[in-house]
Amino acid sequence: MDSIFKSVEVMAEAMQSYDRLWSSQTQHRIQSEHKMSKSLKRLSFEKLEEEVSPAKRSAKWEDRAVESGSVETSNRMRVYVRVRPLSDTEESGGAKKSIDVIDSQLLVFDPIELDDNQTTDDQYVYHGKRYREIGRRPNKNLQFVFDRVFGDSFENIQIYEQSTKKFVQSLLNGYNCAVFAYGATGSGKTHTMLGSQDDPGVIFFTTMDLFRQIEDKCEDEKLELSISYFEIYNEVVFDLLDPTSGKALAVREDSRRGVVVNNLSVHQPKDANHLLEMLEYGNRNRTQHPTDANAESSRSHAVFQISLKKQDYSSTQEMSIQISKMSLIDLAGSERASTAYKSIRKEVFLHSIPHIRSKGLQREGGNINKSLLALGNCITALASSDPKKKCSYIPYRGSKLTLLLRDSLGGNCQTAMIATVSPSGLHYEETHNTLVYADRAKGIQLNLKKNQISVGLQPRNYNSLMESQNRKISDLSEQLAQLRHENEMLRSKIDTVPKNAIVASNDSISLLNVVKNSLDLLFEERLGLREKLMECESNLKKIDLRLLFRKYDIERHRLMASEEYDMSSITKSDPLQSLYNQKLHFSDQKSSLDLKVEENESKIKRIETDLKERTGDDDWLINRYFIDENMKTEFKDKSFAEKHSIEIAKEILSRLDANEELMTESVKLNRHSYHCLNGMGRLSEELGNAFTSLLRKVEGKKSVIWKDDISSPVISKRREVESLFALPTYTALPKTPQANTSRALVSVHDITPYYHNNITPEKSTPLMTKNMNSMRLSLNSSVNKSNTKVAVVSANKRTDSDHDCENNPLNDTFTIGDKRNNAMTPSPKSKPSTSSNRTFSDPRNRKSPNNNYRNSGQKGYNNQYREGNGGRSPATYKSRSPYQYTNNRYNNQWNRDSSYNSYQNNGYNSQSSGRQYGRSNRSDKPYYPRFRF
Ligand SMILES: Nc1ncnc2c1ncn2[C@@H]1O[C@H](COP(=O)(O)OP(=O)(O)OP(=O)(O)O)[C@@H](O)[C@H]1O
Repeated sequence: MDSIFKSVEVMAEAMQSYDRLWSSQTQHRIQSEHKMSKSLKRLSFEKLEEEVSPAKRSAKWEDRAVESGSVETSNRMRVYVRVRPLSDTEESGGAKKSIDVIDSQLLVFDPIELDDNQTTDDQYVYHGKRYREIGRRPNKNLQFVFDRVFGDSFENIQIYEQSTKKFVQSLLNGYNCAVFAYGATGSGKTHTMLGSQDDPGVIFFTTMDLFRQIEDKCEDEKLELSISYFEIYNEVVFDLLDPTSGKALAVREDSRRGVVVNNLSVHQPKDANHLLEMLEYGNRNRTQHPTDANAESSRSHAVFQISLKKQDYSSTQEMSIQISKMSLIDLAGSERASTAYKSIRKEVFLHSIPHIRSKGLQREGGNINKSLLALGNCITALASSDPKKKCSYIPYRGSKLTLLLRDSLGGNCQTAMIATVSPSGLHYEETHNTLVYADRAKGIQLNLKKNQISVGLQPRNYNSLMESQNRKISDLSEQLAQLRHENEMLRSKIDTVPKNAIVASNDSISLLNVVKNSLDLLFEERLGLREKLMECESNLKKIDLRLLFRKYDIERHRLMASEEYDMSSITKSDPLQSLYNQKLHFSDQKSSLDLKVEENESKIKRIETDLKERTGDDDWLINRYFIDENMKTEFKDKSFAEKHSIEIAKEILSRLDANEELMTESVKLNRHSYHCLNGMGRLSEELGNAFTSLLRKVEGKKSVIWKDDISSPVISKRREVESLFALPTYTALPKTPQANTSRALVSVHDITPYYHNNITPEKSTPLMTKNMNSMRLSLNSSVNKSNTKVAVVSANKRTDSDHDCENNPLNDTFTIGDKRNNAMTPSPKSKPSTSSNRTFSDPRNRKSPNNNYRNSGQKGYNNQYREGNGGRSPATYKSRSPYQYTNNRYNNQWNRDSSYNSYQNNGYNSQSSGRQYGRSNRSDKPYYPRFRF
């Protein structure tokens, strides 16, 4: 029985909860149906969908596009509406709400409210029929769609994130931007733009964001930020950051910079806090008076401007400068003078405030209205004008405000308007006017373009660039000194460990792995650094090539125009100037990379020396490891050198094309002149001979040039060009240690005491041990196969032209032995072993590809550069490798090695591609690709 009672109780409980659920659901459904029907009736959605949806859809699409980054900028003015919460006075006044925010883009002004009889405010029911109340204003029930509607629950930070944040990135990308708050007095413009200490506004968040982005900028960029802050009060411009002058500033139109305020103070804040202090200071200087609607009403239009200058050095072609400006504007209240000054007039009357003051206040209101009316006129004209027709007249000159906002409104500026409104019916007219204004502004089309110019640096800017570079260098030097100190400390620790403390133990392999890991990291770093360095060198070579071409152009110009090229007339757009600047930039970059490479090499060298001190010089495994790593480096360097050669060749080929065109034109002109003169019988014998010689050359007849005739312009020109193929870093490869193949057994020494002190053992893992063992096994097997002999090759260099002239069948000129049989310059064929003597003893031959750059720094263009650089050498191309050895030796040594053979099989044969882009196997000099010059 008990169990039956219990189950009945449970059933009853279940039924009760089911009932409760059902009734709450029904209630909920009834409520939502009621709400639905109410809002459906109120909004007459069918019509609304027809009218509003296309605009809404397009606005949404644009939002999505901007978010996804597919559209960088919108060419339409963005309009946002912010509805502030009711103030205490408005709430206690009990006036009806004039705004209903429907969703994030739609609001209804003066909505129709239905009462219980389902009639609107202006209707009444009589005998079951609806009648309009005569004398009652019908509800406007106007629907407005904007880019975003912010209801009264939105905070300033949210407004910033959804309206202005994207402009910060645009500013950094070189676009002008403007955000202005428009609305009736007391509607929340100042609250939105400036905010307060506890609730900062859009300007605060913008500046903070901007500084954050500036801090994150990359190394190749230089950003300069400056600000100014002014107000337009009574049609007069005052500097808010320099109020002591008390001067009214003139507004002037500049053909280059647009509309500018004369003598406006410009400040460069140190950091975000400094900037905010300035902003606060400016705000304190702003003109404010109490009005009916706002106890702290701003009676002026305040314009806060941030200018950003961005210099980008990342391109090898040219330096780009972007100058962009962001204006954040808090307009004065847009209201009727009668509304704002009602109580002030009363005060004037009661307290006998001097007549002149009351006049001043009236004039203030009049001027605010004048400028806002002018703004309205501009908005109307812009919204109705066709952006494609440039001639439509916009009355910007109607007021100072519109003149200053000219760029922001219809020009090259991304602009957003934040229209602020009060939801209270007390401000019915002002709110309606604001919404109509804002709605019109939506139609304004903007004309956006990036404010970027590509220029070279002016000499006067060298100082600032030098300063920043010097700062970087001193930072790096400090870091270097610190690292050196740390190294010294570590070394002293190492030295305390007895060298004979090496005893075999189980830990040895894993510890060796730890060392290997550190070395792996260092070698990886070396690969990256060398690549960067070679890229830098490659850029410098390309610049040298362009400078050389430019030199030829200038020479041609001199020959053609019979006048000297005026170097003093070089402008910033002259390619020569731009090339110098790039050279300066890359030279500095190279110096800092040189230091890093040197540091990395010395670290590797130190570990290598320490290891060898403890394991002996002939430890095959360790030697082998270093050889492999060096080989990897060389392989990568080789690939880069090849890429560089191709790029240089491309530049030369494009020059060749241009020369070809020029030649054809010249030949035509010569022929014409020759026939004219000949026809007239005025051809002199000298001219006739010159023409015949030219004809021979055109026909391709070859003339003889002695190969050691270094005074020959053909040889010297060729050398100049050839030297650009070689990269200094590539030609000074690190030394690969020799593998001792005579040792059959691989011994692993215990280095426990030393490494226990210095490296954390946790880093070693069984996997690493396994790797090390497998590496050892594979190397062992390759040792058995190989029979390495080290070939000793002279480290001395031959001159570049020797080899090239002997082998290049495409040359226009033949190079024949030593014309004068000079003892200092013997033929390499007859005396190969002394070729080095010739190279180093003959002063004419000292200009090898590697020191070519350094030598050329003594005169000509480089002299100019040195002057600009304060006499500093542009780049010290001396080899920084701690191991001085020759590449050829390396090749010979590894030619027989099995793993090197695999490279050969993959098409990197030292005889084929190695000879093409790297070095010849026969001598130590670089071998260059053959091209017709
Ligand atoms: N979104 C909001 N949330 C809370 N308070 C607000 C908001 N907007 C405005 N207020 C308050 O309303 C009052 C008037 O605002 P504010 O001074 O920003 O108006 P305004 O449009 O700048 O007026 P004026 O043109 O006269 O300078 C201030 O006390 C402000 O704190």
